[in-house]
Amino acid sequence: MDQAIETALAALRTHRAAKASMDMRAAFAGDPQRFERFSLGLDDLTLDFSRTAVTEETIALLTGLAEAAGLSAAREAMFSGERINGTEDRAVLHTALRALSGGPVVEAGKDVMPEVRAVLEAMDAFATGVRTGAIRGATGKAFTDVVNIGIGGSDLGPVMVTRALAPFHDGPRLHYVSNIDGAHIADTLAGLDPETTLFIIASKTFTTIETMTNAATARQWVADALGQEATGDHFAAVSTALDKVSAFGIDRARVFGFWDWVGGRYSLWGAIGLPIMIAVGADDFRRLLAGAEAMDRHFHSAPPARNLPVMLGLIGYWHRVICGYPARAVIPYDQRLERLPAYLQQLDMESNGKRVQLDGTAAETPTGPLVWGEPGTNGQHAFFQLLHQGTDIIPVEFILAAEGHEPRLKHHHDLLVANCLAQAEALMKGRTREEAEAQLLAKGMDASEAKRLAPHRVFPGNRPSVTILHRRLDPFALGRLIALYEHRVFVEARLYGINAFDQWGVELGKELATELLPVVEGKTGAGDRDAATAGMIRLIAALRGG
Ligand SMILES: O=P(O)(O)OC[C@H]1O[C@](O)(CO)[C@@H](O)[C@@H]1O
Repeated sequence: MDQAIETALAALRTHRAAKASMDMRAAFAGDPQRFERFSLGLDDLTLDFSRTAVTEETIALLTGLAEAAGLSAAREAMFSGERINGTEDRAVLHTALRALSGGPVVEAGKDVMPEVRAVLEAMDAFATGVRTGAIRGATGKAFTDVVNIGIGGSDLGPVMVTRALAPFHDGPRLHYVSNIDGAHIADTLAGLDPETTLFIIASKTFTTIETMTNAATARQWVADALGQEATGDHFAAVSTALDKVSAFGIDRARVFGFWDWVGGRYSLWGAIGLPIMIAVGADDFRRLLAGAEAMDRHFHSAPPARNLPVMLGLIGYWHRVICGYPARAVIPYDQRLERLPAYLQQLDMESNGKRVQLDGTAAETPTGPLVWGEPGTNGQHAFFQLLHQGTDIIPVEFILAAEGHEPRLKHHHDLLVANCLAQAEALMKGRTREEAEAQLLAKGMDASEAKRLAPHRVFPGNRPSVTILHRRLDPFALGRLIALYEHRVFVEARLYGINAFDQWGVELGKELATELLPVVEGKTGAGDRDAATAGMIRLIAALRGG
């Protein structure tokens, strides 16, 4: 580990040891300005980290660590198209996909923006054609349903955004098929009419077995209903592998490209966003990009202590590495963000779930935490018990909009807001044994019974949470929120010293699945596979009556 980083880390650990017993309740009581001093704003967006056990000294030490780790230079390297993904020798330029109001973005000596704009225009023309009915199926009917077939980054972003932007959805119905499990495509196609269904095959590599298998099934479904020659009218593709798309038989005019400098989990901003554009239209899609671009500009230029993604990353690092918390929960108090936790699981865990540093040596600190969550208030009635009274401390990130989209249901939104604020307050304040006992006595319970039951009603409190508040979940706000999380992952990766842009950890399972398929099919024997795999193969064959 670099000497400057080691020193900064040691200082943080010493500081934590001295502050381990910091009581947030006392910190709030002693500082009426704590909320103002430990929250940051960007237009209508607020990042409140006042309910974490940090002081100004903590923030100074964390920003010192970021400096020692070369965060500013690394950020510059990303925005300027350097090949920072060293294990794949690639630039990382998803920010170029939304840099529509800026100047050139140069990768390998070439401005990529003309191509970015050209793809966006082509998407616009196609999406508009589908939405207006100018582009139709083989029998002349307009498309009522669009099925996106893709997985991972070719699915999670568009699924999450389509759901989030439901109030803006005025195009055909959208469906997403990702799983290799035939149940997924079977259940999706069951309700659809081949004459009015368009498929988008989304795969960066166009080799992913799940997507290729589902695509072949979809093509057969159209061919069976309308004839082989009709299939061309019912398919479009999104990929970086244009030759492979042609081999599948999709017309070049219906293929929307992107580039190897866009990672799968960072790709919703370009052609992978085609289903989003079909759902909400090109104008709202551009508003989504504009929101992300606004966050990019802020991340690129704001000083660390005023920079929202930097601060969210520093707080994440503080909890993961310095406090040793193994997980974080992301709880959107917004039903339409129900797929955000799943999206963030790929973004964060595929990026930062690494055990070696950039140079291949073992990571010297813990790296990315387990990320999970569900929308509030549903989560409250499921796992919040553990967040409040479990033996592990799990920092929570609440996401909240001041306004909903249903003015007539404002009383619902008021309840939603009250619940979100109440959970953050409960995690922080807790309830002492004395308070618990007094509450039971006040209800008329006798003293010995109150004593017996009080321990079960104690909340330790002092549990950290961050709250992200914006005015309303619209395309701009959503783009800005996603970009906030993208850059936070970048910040944390830099502090861990790892490459956030490869994903070798998904390969081994894929290779073994390929080897095991003929064994499962009964074409070859289990050979010298381990006894557990061989045993399961035998059982599966027996259960199938083989
Ligand atoms: O878009 P593709 O190439 O089909 O890949 C899908 C997903 O598979 C992965 O490579 C591994 O899960 C992801 O990074 C990617 O988003």
